[in-house]
Amino acid sequence: MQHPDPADFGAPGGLFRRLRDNCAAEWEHYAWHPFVRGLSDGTLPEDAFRRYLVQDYLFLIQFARAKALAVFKAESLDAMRDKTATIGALLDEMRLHVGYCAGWGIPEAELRRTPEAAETVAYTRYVLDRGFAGDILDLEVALVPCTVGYGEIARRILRDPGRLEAGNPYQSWIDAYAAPGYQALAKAAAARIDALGESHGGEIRFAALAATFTEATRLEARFWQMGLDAAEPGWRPGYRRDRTGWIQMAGTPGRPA
Ligand SMILES: Cc1ncc(C[n+]2csc(CCO)c2C)c(N)n1
Repeated sequence: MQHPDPADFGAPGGLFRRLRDNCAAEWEHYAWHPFVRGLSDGTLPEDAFRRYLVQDYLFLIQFARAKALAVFKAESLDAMRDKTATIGALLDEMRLHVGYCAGWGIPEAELRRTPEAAETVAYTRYVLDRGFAGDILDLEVALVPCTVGYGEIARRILRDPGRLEAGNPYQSWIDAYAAPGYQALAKAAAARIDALGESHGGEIRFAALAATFTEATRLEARFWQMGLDAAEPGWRPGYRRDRTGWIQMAGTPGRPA
């Protein structure tokens, strides 16, 4: 268990923190999943990361559709403008994602021809369904574990005593979400949930919103697990394979096996 983060997301008593605290066990499983710990200590099997990267590209396409739905559902012209700007940024980011995948030896043609995994379909269509059926708050609550979760995950990695700093193959991934620009975006997303909670009846709708938030959080953890399922069975954070089997790496102090 880590110490509280002084730069935590959302206001104390605000809707975002209430939703997160309401599913503390599910949130912990998502935000400190073995996949995340493997990114942090650098031992995540490459096959797991590659599976994740390809599916994440397909995920982002659906995420852009959900943001487009948020423009349609937006509560004000200002919100429509903000959302529209984030769609443009996301579509630009997807070009970076293609370049990043190429760096891992995954060509764009492979991204395009790979079918969506069941976990990708389940998560993205769940979010879209909450948006179709509900209002802007239902949709944003379904989206927020994704945006804020990655911000929190990057911060947890930076504070992890078992983190591999020099020569971590996943450092560029960590840097992307630890960057001030992304941290500000995640912070704004949590603040927006707090504000929509005030303006759109967060209190009286809490049970339904909490069900949506918890389900989206579970589906995020399933997304990590889908990546791990592509790796050779038996891996745990802190372990690498050699000819004789799984061996524990030195330099992961304070981490239970
Ligand atoms: C499964 C999955 N969950 C969350 C994110 C994070 N994320 C989703 S969209 C986006 C751009 C900003 O809105 C970011 C950072 C991801 N990439 N993949």
